[in-house]
Amino acid sequence: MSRQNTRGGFSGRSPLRPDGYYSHRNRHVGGASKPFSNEDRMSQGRGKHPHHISHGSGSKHFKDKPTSNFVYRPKKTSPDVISNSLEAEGSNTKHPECFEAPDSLYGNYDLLSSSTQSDSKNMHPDVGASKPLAHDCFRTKDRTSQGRGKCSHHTFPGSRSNHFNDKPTSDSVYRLATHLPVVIPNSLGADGSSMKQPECIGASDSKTQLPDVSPNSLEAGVSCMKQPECIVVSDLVTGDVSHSFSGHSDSKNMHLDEIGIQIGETPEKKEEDDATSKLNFSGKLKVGHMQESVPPAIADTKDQVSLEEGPNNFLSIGVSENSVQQAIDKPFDLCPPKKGTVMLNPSLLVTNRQKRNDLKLSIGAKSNYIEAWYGITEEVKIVKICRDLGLGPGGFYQPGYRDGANLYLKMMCLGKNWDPETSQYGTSRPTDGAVPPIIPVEFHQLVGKAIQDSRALIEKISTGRKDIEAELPCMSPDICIANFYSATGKLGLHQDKDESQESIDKCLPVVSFSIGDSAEFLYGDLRDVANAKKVILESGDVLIFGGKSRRIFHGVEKIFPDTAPKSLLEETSMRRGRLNLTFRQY
Ligand SMILES: O=C(O)CCC(=O)C(=O)O
Ligand SMILES: [Fe+2]
Repeated sequence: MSRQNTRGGFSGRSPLRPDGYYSHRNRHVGGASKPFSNEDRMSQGRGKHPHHISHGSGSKHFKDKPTSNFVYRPKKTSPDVISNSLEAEGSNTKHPECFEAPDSLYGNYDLLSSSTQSDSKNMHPDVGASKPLAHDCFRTKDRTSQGRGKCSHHTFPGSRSNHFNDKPTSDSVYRLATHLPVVIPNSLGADGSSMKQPECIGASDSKTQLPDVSPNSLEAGVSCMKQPECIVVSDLVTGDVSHSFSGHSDSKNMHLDEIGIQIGETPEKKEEDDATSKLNFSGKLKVGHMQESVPPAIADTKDQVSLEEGPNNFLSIGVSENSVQQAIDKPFDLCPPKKGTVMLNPSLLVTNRQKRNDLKLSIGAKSNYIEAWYGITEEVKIVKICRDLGLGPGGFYQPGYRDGANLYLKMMCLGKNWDPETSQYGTSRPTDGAVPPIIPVEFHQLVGKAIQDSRALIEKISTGRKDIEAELPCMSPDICIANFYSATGKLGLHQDKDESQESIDKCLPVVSFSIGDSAEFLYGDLRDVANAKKVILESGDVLIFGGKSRRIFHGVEKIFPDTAPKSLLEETSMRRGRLNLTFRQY
């Protein structure tokens, strides 16, 4: 039997320790056999995540529950839509101290220049009320365990979480949507689809520490840059801000069968760069139930060789090859040249898009469609930038471990390198000495916009609440970790906590962009997959977890193949799969 590994990885070789814990070196794929020790810095870092519930989990030591109260999901058809809506609402004048950045940072990029309209009326009904938060930001004493990507679904003695004074909670999740409604909780519960979720749960906590947003925070980025067009989503719930945030998720038990479905699937091996030749694959995708699992044709077997059912019905995936060096030798092309792919004409693209929407509509009783926060134009640019950077020094590679375990994704770090071996950030990549490319200014802009929009939303729905800095601190990213998930990619539950102690203590947000195929994103107070809440992140979605939710456990349970916007694929030749960018401030 093998076990799901850490941060998106799964291992068929994860040793079960005598005490019932798994080595956290077995974090994604092909886990190591090194027994875990409290001194092991690899423990539960980014991507490490055996999906079994721990005994003596660190969380049990929490005095307070961790919160995901600040998982924001701003959405809009395009940045300008938000701008216009904000101007009308006047919300963008609420935080003049935010987003002030050198004009030069804006350069001549136009990612945020498009003009659109915002329809905040379509916000989730649950948005609008606040729920008292129980605790302040975490103050970690042990930065080594349970870091980014390392996400054993159990905790280890001595893990970082053991030292938490507070326990994050997933009671509140904001899901800012504009233009179109987001999925309404309960609308998907009947069929067990993963769309059902606590869309708009919010909370405030007067006890939350006010982050010290110093001018220096702007030096590395523009996350708090001045953007007069910032958004305010009005009429979130027909203008009623008294709605109670829903802290409940009926999706907790969703997809439990999916795990079993995937067990035993052993996709045939394929070449990395032939994915686009199958762009027209029409898998029997069911958003709610991935009955078809991953078609052999699109499986990336570099990441998946052996699947076995692990404890608590979680998967482990063994890897038969250590592709680290191989990947380095052969750059991972996010957008490989097409080989005989039939191009879709615009009208057909529209049709396909509509079909996808219809699929969701058929699932959700309320017929809601999740609108992307940024538009296809931005997505295309992001992909192209990532593709170019990914082919150069420090570009995409197959991260892995000394023992041969591979992460269940391709990765590229910008700004600083995150080393899966040590769960630490550095100036270069140990595997090849490459220095990470800098974070493009366009990305800084988008991050700043996302934070600004989210803050505007918080203020909008949090009448009387002044502590916006505690709710969602400004952040100037100096780290961007780009992950590319193939159809079989995963990322186990983990906490992002390899950033500096100061960053963690200030609860500076992690801003996550999703592009390409949709993904089932798990999050929760604990490393508990079975009880984790779920949200489908689609292309164009932005998810932010900061403030008291900074330490939520989160991960990617699955990728929904063939769900990427066709227009995106058309314009970029992006591989099948999902590109995720997470921005942090060290
Ligand atoms: O892909 C995602 O949505 C999450 C990525 C993540 O959690 C990470 O890179 O630490
Ligand atoms: Fe993460």
